[in-house]
Amino acid sequence: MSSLNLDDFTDLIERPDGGIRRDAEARRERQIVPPGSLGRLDELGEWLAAAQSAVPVRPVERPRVVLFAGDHGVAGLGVSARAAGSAGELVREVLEGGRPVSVLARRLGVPVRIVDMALDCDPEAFPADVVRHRVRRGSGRIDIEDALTLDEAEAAFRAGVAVADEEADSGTDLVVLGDVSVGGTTVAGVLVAALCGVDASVVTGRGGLAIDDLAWMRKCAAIRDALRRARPVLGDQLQLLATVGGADFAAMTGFLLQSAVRKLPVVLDGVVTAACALVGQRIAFRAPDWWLAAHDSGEPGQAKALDRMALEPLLSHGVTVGEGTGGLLALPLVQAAAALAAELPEKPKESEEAPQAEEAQGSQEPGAPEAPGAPAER
Ligand SMILES: O=C(O)c1ccc[n+]([C@@H]2O[C@H](COP(=O)([O-])O)[C@@H](O)[C@H]2O)c1
Ligand SMILES: Cc1cc2nc[nH]c2cc1C
Repeated sequence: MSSLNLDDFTDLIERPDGGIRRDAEARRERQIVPPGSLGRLDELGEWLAAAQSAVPVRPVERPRVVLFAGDHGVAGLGVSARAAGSAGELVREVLEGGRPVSVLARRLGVPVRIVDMALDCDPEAFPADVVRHRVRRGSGRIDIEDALTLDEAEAAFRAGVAVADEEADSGTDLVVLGDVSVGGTTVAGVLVAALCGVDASVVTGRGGLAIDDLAWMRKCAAIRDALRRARPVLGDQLQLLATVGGADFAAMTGFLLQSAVRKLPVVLDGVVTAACALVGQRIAFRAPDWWLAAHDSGEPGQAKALDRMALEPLLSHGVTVGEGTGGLLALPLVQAAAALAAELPEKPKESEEAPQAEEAQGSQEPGAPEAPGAPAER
């Protein structure tokens, strides 16, 4: 296996096509309702057109939810309202169709793919395609030990790259990225605080099932301790993911970067995907152009990370369950934006010329030639 050079991503990732974006804006100006009157759907349609390199923008027809799953040793500290090592149960429920993301995905007709990177359960419990990429059973307790060895971090990152390639190769045209990770909001808080240079208290939220004040204090202390371990390795993102991340985080970072290489737009869900995106931005500064922040999940670390990437969440509806749920709720808006950009009719030529004729009239002597409505040219 050749050694992984993260710097390569800087060159491999291009910006979405600026010329196409201007074409999309120009097309939008010709449509029957004024640009801006569709609010954020206007910029959303133009962003998607640029990402696809297509005007008119194509409909999003083959979206997919991709969830990376893992347990985190730090959950054993009582920083999560879920039992340490219980992410596998959530994965089983997602697969059985009983989680919120399963319900919405069914309703929207979107397939859900789950990738087990480090669940702390018997791998036999799941289909082979779910566990294929697992690098270990649970990631380490990051307040006192590394989450992963450097080799494991590299294997996990490569798995994420491979999954992005599989999705791009199979014709997926948009990914909603999410996580199933008990203890994940603590890990995400560490990465965001480390990369933004803020204290633990700034990024410590209440997690998946809201924790009480005592648990919040334990979470804050765990983030503070892990931050001490993160600081010496801040300049090396793979080492950072090995030290205070986890296998699911390393995989999502690889997934996000390779999706940008492949020009596959990705909708981010909550604080975990935002933290991975932030690590990805450190590796390749153009990459966030390919990502859309679906919603504000309320975790303070998410807001901090999105702000750093200049990504503005589309929705704010208080969805904190994770698992891609908030991200999936943004999909109908993306599809609406694409449909409006492609299908709203253009203004008829006449009404396009009328304002010009009026302007010309105002600045000219009365009796100037060309009555309104007269053909300006032939
Ligand atoms: O999306 C978020 O920002 C978010 C906020 C709180 C919780 N979650 C989900 O809840 C799980 C982790 O919660 P916790 O409290 O164990 O760190 C994980 O599956 C996340 O996707 C997600
Ligand atoms: C308008 C817009 C700008 C962006 N920049 C990076 N991701 C983005 C997503 C959208 C939708």
